[in-house]
Amino acid sequence: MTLASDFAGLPAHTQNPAPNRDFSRYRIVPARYPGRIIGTIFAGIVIFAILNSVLSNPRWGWDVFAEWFFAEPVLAGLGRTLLLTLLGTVLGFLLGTLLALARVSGSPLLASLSWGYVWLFRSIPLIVLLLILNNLGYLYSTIWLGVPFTGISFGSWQTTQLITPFYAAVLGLTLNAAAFSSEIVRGGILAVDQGQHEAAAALGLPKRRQVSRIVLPQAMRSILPTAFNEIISLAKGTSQVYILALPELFYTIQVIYRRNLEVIPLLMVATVWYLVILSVLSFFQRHIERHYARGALRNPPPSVIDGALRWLGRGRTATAAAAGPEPAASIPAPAAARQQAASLATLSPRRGGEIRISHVSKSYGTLKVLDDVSLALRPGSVTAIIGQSGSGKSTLLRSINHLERVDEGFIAIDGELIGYRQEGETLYELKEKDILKRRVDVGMVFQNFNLFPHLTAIENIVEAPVAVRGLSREQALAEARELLARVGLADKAGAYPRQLSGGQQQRVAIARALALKPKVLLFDEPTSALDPELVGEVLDVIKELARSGTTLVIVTHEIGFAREVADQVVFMEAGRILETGAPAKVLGEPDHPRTREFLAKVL
Ligand SMILES: Nc1ncnc2c1ncn2[C@@H]1O[C@H](COP(=O)(O)OP(=O)(O)OP(=O)(O)O)[C@@H](O)[C@H]1O
Repeated sequence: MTLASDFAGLPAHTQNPAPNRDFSRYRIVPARYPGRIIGTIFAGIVIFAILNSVLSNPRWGWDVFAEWFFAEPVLAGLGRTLLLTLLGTVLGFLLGTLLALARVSGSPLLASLSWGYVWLFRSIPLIVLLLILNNLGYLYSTIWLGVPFTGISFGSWQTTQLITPFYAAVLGLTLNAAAFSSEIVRGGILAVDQGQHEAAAALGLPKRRQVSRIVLPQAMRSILPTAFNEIISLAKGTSQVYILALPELFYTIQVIYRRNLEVIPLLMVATVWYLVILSVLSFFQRHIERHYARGALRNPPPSVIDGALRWLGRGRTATAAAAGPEPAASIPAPAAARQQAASLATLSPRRGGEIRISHVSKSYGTLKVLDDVSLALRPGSVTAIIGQSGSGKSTLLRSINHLERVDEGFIAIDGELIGYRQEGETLYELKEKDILKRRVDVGMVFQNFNLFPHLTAIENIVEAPVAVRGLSREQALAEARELLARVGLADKAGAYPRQLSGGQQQRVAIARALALKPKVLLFDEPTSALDPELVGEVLDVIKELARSGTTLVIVTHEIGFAREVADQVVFMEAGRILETGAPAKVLGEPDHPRTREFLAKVL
């Protein structure tokens, strides 16, 4: 029996399981979960029983509670608790962030000082610290400010007058919070991917901007949940300052119930006020976490307000909310005709730089990764570096913009040494700040794109021109729009990297590198993280760049592409250049047997 004849006796609508029917008119029955319904009813009964017992038992003293809840001394104590929490949080996290940055700074002295601080203040119980600070006047009767051993004095104060119980409390809470928050911030910084640090450095962003715009905003996602735990502990920890007889909320409550002996109702007053504080903090936590989650999720859930508006049927759509802010919306889009006419070539006004690599060597431990490498690249030329995995291609490329420091030899772009300043016969090693400035001439595109996930496509592009080239934001946005149009992504300006395909992300990364108008553009296997069908779109963009006059150096496994666009192909093995020359020669008739062997494997 054939399949057709199997269906022959069935009614017409069952013969074809999905004919062109209009399902929109069908009634939809939501899935039912009896277990959840039973659980909800059970929880409701338990909550009702507890509330009933709490409200009907006169010993809870709700009338006394109502009498004292808004009483003036209680509100004054609450105000002090809030002030102490605020000051402890702000000052503690400020000091904690500085300590965390010192710890990861790479300076052994700063790192040790930071470690020592955290070790000391995490060890001392808060109550002990508060008592020591309150008794500082016994140890030092006056506090003096001046330059030691010179007799220069700016003033001196009585310690007991300067460090009142309130200031002792603020100081104690700050010192204690700083020790814990420093570790929280450090944990967040360590959680940021190494590629993000490298991408920021490769764009030449000043160190401070790297931290404030790239590292800390991303670190915030890991920092916030634990930071709010710390703030909540601090809010409750303020109750320990009762030891200094400072009338904050808990101390005030104690004073009152010792007088009127209504212990439980007054403890409930304190409890409910602490609940209010924590609820407000949780509300802020939710919103701040949402803010720093920008770009972290492909489809972020709508905010409470968005959700409510959508529920009411007049809100923004989920996609619009997910796409996030459209920072360039106010910038007029360039005329479509102009977009068509111009090309990437016209957007790279700076002619290419000449690269000279001279006897460069580099080792990791005992492994020599670059071994006496010398190479000259003409301005505006396109060089493809090929070779087996581990042959040192990426290390050579990264050495060109000083992401790797070479052990021997020199690299120069247009006669200027990378990493050094020449004065006569002396070479002075450049400081990090000066190296970052020179990176403006060298753009880099990474294998894994390394876009900043918390910034939209256009924000990724404008970051460096504003910070490094000093462009106004409006001008940088206009240029970025134009660049996005050139790489075929005019409509993706407001999308976060996670909302883009791999090929689109890499094209944004190319636009980001081009925004600095570099003389030299380095590509580190720009297509190897892409699905085969996305490789073409990225290679097309690079091909167009190859005619722009910018010097391109491309580490690639795409031999066909190298043959098509490169002026020069370099074959590397075990840290050495075995062969270099025109693509037709190196790829067609290689001299070296190892090149022939490699090509036979990959072609
Ligand atoms: N930071 C590092 N510490 C120790 N060894 C390293 C480090 N970076 C690279 N290496 C080693 O140096 C060698 C060269 O690495 P490199 O990344 O330059 O190779 P490659 O030719 O680009 O390889 P691939 O094509 O797989 O990316 C490899 O053996 C690698 O394991």
